[in-house]
Amino acid sequence: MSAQQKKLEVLLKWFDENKIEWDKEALEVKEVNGSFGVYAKKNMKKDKAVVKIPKNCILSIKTTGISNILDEANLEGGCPLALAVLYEIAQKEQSPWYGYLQALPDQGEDLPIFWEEDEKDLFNGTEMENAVRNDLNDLEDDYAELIEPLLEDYPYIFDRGTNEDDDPYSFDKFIKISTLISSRAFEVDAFHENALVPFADIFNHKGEGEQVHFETEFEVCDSCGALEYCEHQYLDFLENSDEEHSDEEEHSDEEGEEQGDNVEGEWEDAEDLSEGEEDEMDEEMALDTELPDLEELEAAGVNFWDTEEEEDKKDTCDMVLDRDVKKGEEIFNTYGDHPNIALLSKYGFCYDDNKNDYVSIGEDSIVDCCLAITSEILKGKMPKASNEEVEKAAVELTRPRWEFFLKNEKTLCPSPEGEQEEEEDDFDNGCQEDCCASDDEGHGHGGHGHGHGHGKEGHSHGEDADEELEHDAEGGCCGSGDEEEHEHDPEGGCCGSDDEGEGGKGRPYFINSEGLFEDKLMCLLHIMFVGEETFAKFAEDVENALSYFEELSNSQGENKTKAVVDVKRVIYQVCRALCEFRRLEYLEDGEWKPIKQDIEERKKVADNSRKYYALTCRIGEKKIIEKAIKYYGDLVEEYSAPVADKKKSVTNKKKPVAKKNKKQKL
Ligand SMILES: C[S@@+](CC[C@H](N)C(=O)[O-])C[C@H]1O[C@@H](n2cnc3c(N)ncnc32)[C@H](O)[C@@H]1O
Repeated sequence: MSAQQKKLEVLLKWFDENKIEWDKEALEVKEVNGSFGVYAKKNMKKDKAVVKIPKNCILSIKTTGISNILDEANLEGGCPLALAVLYEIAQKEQSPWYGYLQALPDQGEDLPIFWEEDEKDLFNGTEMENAVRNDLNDLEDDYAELIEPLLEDYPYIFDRGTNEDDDPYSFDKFIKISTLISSRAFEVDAFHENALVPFADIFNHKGEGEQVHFETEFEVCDSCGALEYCEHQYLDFLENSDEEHSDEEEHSDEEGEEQGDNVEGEWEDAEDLSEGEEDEMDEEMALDTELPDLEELEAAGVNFWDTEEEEDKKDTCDMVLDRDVKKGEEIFNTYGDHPNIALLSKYGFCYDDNKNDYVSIGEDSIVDCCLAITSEILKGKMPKASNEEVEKAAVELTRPRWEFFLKNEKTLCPSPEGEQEEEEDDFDNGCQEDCCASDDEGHGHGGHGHGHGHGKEGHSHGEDADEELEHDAEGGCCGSGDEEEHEHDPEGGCCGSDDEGEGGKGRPYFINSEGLFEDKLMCLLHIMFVGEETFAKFAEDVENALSYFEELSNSQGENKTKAVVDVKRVIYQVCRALCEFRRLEYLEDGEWKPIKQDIEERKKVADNSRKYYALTCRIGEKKIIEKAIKYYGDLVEEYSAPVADKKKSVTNKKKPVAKKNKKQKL
């Protein structure tokens, strides 16, 4: 029997001892190439809960033997769970989770933060380049600032052994465990938070068409984990009603004073009470506070009587089938809609043609490109002007437009409901967060919620805009924008936001896996290149801009005046130029290596090796760049044809449409 098989045997026994319910006739936990996965032993129907894990056997900051220390320390992020796991591992057979912990991968997950520098160089030019350099520093800081002080405070709890190798709490071990938390933990509930959930964490990931999902009751008491009414809710209720009470009293005191009541007099009377009377009154007051009126409790939403709802609540974490499953199939969970850069950073793997992939374009490139194209246009209109004068005019023309966009961005491009939080928490800025110690939300796997709000959403490029492109060479728009908040870039960049992306490229905008620019960027480009009159209307009232974009998105390419075609041609030129500029970052020794060559090179290395994954990331992004260059290049050509031919050529051409279209189609 292999070492992995032995581990599996111990693990399965541990599941039984800990009352994890699963149908052994229906499921099999198998080891394939050193890694575990869950397989169907028979056909099964959708909605079946195939595994039920009692919450008392999950490993969380509340269930660990050092929960009191962690409670007191009140650490943020993934560190407390990492310390809890290290502590439990150090207890060996004494830990209630011994059988579970012994089956975790010994070396943790091989995340890119552990790669050698020359291996990290494989990411040069890709979205991963910055992410891979930040994470280890973050972990070092966490360890030094959060973990080490605790280890020192409780030397009798955390036995560090006699040397580094013996030390169960060394930095080396901490980062390994952090990778396991990053790749396995689930956001369980308000009490346990991010935790290791045995058995649930054996299901591997599938990007689409997963068969199972994680289900549990999140809304529990955050002090004790109770599903039902508990003393903490009761105390909370009292506290709140006390506050309300004292607010009311304060209010009535004020009223009393205002009305000239003799409030003091009343207290004087109370002071006159005999001891017995005082006790009686105290008791009455105590009863009043300790046993609030039931009607009041019910009005506050406390549910004493309706047991139906309570019965539905479960104190288990369940793995529930999303679809019918066939005998022999591996049963996959999904860890979320992650691009390859997130999958590789948090789970140590990635795959081809990931539809969540994206390529970002820095704001600075966009500013430069808009200025360059605006200068080109102005040169034609200012033949006698020097280059300097033209550049100055371009800055003056561009600046108020950029400012208008920044000021009105939320109105013009609102995030779909519920996406805001995700956007802030994801890989927008090149994964600058601590991937291995996150406590963010998730899709089932709650420890790792790197959804991506950008790039994956496309737009179908409506073909219309009833507006002219007439940049005013004299810079007629200047001064119409709101100049309060944004500074001019001395290099001629227009008031970039202060939200600098990694590597000083400014805030990123995204190209999705189909090679389409996100709507926000298309909106910005329209603002940059619509005619002077149109922009003046935008500046007058943002509603005018909203109507413009709505019309643009609704017209579906039916209305094609010369002016519209001119605006679009310029915009598509900018898009193509931006892609070409971004493409330069993927050059190796000054050359663009064809994707085919990357694929051949990948065939020479072991599947799932570091180089294999780095090349997979690279190939995915290069495909996006190629698609985008082709797409916008074709559009430039189409929109460069004489206007008379336009209707035919534009309407006949079938364009790729991103699956999830946002409202605006530009
Ligand atoms: C939650 S665990 C899944 C169980 C894991 N296979 C085991 O042996 O314990 C997540 C890890 O499994 C591996 N994994 C999951 N899905 C995968 C996939 N589709 N391709 C490659 N590796 C995968 C990765 O190493 C990932 O970090």
